[in-house]
Amino acid sequence: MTNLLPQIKSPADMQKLSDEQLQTLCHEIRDELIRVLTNRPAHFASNLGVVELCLALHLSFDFSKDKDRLIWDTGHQIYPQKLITGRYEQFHTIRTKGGLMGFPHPGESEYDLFMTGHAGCSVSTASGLKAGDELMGRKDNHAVAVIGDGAFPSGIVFEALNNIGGMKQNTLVILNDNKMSICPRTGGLAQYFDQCRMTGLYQGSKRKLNQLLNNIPVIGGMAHSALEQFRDGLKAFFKDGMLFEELGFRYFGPVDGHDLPGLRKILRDLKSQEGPILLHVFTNKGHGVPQAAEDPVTYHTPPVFEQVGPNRAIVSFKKGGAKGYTDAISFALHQAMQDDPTIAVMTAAMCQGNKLEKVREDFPQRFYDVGICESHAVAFAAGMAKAGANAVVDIYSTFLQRSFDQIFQEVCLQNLHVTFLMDRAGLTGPDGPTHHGVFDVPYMRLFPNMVSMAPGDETDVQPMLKFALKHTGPISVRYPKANLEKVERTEAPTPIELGKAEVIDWGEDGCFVAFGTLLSNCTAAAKKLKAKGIHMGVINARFVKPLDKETILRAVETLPLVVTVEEGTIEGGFGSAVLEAANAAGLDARNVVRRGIPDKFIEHGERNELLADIGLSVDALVELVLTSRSAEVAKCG
Ligand SMILES: Cc1ncc(C[n+]2csc(CCOP(=O)(O)OP(=O)(O)O)c2C)c(N)n1
Ligand SMILES: CC(=O)[C@@H](O)[C@H](O)COP(=O)(O)O
Ligand SMILES: [Mg+2]
Repeated sequence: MTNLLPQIKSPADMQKLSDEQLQTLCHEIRDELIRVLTNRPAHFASNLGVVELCLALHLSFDFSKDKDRLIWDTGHQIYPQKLITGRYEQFHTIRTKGGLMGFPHPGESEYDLFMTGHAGCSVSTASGLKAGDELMGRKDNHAVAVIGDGAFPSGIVFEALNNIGGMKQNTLVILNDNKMSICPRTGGLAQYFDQCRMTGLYQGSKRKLNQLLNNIPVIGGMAHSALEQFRDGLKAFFKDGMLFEELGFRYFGPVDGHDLPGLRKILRDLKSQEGPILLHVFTNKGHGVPQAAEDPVTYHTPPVFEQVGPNRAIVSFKKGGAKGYTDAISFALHQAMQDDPTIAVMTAAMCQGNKLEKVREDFPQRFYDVGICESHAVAFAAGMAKAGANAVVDIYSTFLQRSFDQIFQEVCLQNLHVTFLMDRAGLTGPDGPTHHGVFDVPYMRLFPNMVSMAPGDETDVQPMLKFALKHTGPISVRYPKANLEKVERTEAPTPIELGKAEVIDWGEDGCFVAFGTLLSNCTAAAKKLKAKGIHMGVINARFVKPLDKETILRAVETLPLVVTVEEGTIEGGFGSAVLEAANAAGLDARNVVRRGIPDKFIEHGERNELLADIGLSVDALVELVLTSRSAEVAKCG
């Protein structure tokens, strides 16, 4: 039964609550998070872990419009903030079309400053906000970035720390250390953070040391430098926080991130400190729900809960859906790795999402989880390729945007054989605009040497991966977060051949040319049109680069209507490639109609709902053909 939470319309309403009531509020927030998961998949364990931290921050600072600034890195742990900043009533709509977003959204609240979902930029934007506020005369504003230990290794975080340390800027960076990324965190920093975990005794002596250091009076230059040497020596001895101290930050902690009164006290103290500060906070991912705390990987975004028992025990999940393209690719990759010992696979902290657990288990020497460091992953893969390995980079389309320059310089310019598996290429559904993978076709087809493919259906997946692994230069395969489908063919599928499309059916009244798995919508639309006496053919393009000019331009030249269909931006996408080729060949391409993602950011919602909205459902494709034909008839008549 919720009591306090509905009364919290803004963080100011929490100020009057006692410690005990705040504790109750934390319970109510956790119950509300469970309620969401009984309806739909959502980010869960990360949100459970930051409840006390979120309350402590909003109780200690004023993050209302143009006051103090708070950025949650990535933004997947924003739910508690939504609940205490006037969005409780709408909370049940989260991650549904037209409802609240599962990430920060400035359109929803003044407390959400940036719409984010990609990791690593919080420290930079918090620092920029601080600099901007100072420039605009709001010198007393505080700037706070909360960043997880998974996001922390991102290169850009160190660019920001370097800059802030150099500027000696008043910025508070809170490292939310729960020992987890989505999967267990990896790398040297993870080991370093572990070193910072100490016994209570050690913490006690460290606290005394900090007090001592801060209380030593500084008299003149000599005394100051002696103090600094003393401080440096002791810090080196105690080790924790040294990395940050060297970068110009004062390191505080580690502190217990579930001790709300303790957090409030330290935040109040830190508020009056000058200069860059790093506060190291320990939290448990999944705190308050036993299974989530024990298995934070599954509970990062768990399936919908079917039954929840007493004490928040998750008794069962609702049955999962069918197999998806990710399953098919990872299965094919695992098979290929059995035959070819030179194949090595890179993931940027998405082992679970990429379904690479079996690869990690069976080929640990050839599996690299480099952390949330997509640019590094690509440059690293380039190095491996140069050394002769068969390097595979398996990254979500949207996150691969981080590697644009490495794809250009380290891979394409060197013409190295790196295979890019671009997962989640297309509309990713409830995650929304930060996660839709809709820009990769233009950026991949930009670079000389790159070969760019998309399977039309399940049948294409394994042969396409085989083809990619045997290729000798940069090559990419894009596929969506969608269930596997097989389109009906009257003849056996043609083998994958560089720059060759597959003609599934050659129409008389026009044809659909699909790049990617919307092929199934095209075949379904063609079937419906056939029932109306209209013969639309279907071509499975397979390649955008090199484009099968022979086949596709023949369609442009000879058919009254050619509809290009893709789950990527219309601007610069597959359809644009067709128009460019037609133009270069001197063809009249006014019969080409392009369907894809229009030039706007697409909101969150179920993939099929979103596809229908933008004219990519089966019915919308049928409608498009019918209207194009009647417009043509009207013109001729
Ligand atoms: C650039 C980028 N790469 C990958 C991801 C996918 N991702 C989202 S949350 C997450 C783990 C983040 O771990 P951490 O920052 O420690 O937060 P926690 O979930 O542990 O609270 C990952 C890998 C992302 N959002 N952005
Ligand atoms: C916050 C984040 O970036 C990930 O948790 C992402 O939402 C995962 O997406 P999938 O659920 O498609 O793996
Ligand atoms: Mg973490």
